[in-house]
Amino acid sequence: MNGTCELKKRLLNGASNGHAFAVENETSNDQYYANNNVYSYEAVVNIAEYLLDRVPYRPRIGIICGSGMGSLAEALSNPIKFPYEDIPNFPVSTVEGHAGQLVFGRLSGVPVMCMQGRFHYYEGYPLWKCAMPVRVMKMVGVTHLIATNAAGGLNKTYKVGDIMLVKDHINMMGFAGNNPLQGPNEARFGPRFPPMNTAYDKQLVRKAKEIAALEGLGDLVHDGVYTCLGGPSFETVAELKMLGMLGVDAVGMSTVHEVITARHCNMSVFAFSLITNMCITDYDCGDEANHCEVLDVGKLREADLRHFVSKIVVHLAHNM
Ligand SMILES: O=P(O)(O)O[C@H]1O[C@H](CO)[C@@H](O)[C@H]1O
Ligand code: HPA
Repeated sequence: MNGTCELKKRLLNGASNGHAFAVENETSNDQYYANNNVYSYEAVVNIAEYLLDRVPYRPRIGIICGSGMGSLAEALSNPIKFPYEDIPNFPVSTVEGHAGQLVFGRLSGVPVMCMQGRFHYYEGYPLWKCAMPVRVMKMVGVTHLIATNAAGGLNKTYKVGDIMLVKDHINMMGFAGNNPLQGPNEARFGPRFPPMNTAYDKQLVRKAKEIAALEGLGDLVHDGVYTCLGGPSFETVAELKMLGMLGVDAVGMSTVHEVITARHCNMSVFAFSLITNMCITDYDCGDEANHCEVLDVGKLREADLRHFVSKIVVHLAHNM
């Protein structure tokens, strides 16, 4: 462990990619953090320090692997792996298809940090806890987040195996007052009221479409609106019909809380959904959504997704 000055320098560097936020509410928040078992700024810093002490570089790109998409992390060269249970104060993954480790390494030569396994609300974690690793990424020095997920396709023009670039989301859980930024604002991460109308980097969505076309994946790629429900039950026909009327193109149980947390601390966000199943909006259809199918489609698209993500990572590395 290096001295305190070095620690501050590293953390300031890590947090200096965005606005210089005023340090406010520092002490008044402490009581809330203690009473509610919330991660304080310092607790996130400690986790970042644990990682920085063991990784000889600072990736600027963070990747979150969706269900069945953990093989993205397996494409990294010279991986340095941190099982979640070994990282002090880290939650653990409980869902099949989420290995449960942070992996640092190089993707096509570019240093990245991957969450091979994310946290979902239905696992019993509050949203702030599900999204806490995004803040760790920020403290490590990540400026660009790539969030991937498996989702049900609601847009009838989609097919299983397609890729939907997320251009916007509907924060359904937020409508019910559940948001990862709930509680006192930690101004060292970001502002009390962060805007979300520019949540997804528009230019990157455009570029990703170009990349997909160049790489022969153009026919698979759409852009659309994602929504996250609490899960773990899949949706009823009536719920899906309602979501369709609201303009949702793909339905999942993740990502939105991560994106909100990333935008709060001024990270640039790119996200996509692998359409692993088509949402059932017909009462006469005997099929049922299931997690095995979700994992199987992830496996089927493994090579394409690795290729696609590595091209995006290279593009980002040349344009940050
Ligand atoms: O969003 P990810 O983690 O990719 O996983 C999706 O797949 C699972 C359901 O099969 C849910 O967890 C849903 O959110
Ligand atoms: N609904 C919700 N989450 C999902 C689905 C779905 O159909 N597919 C994969 N994750």
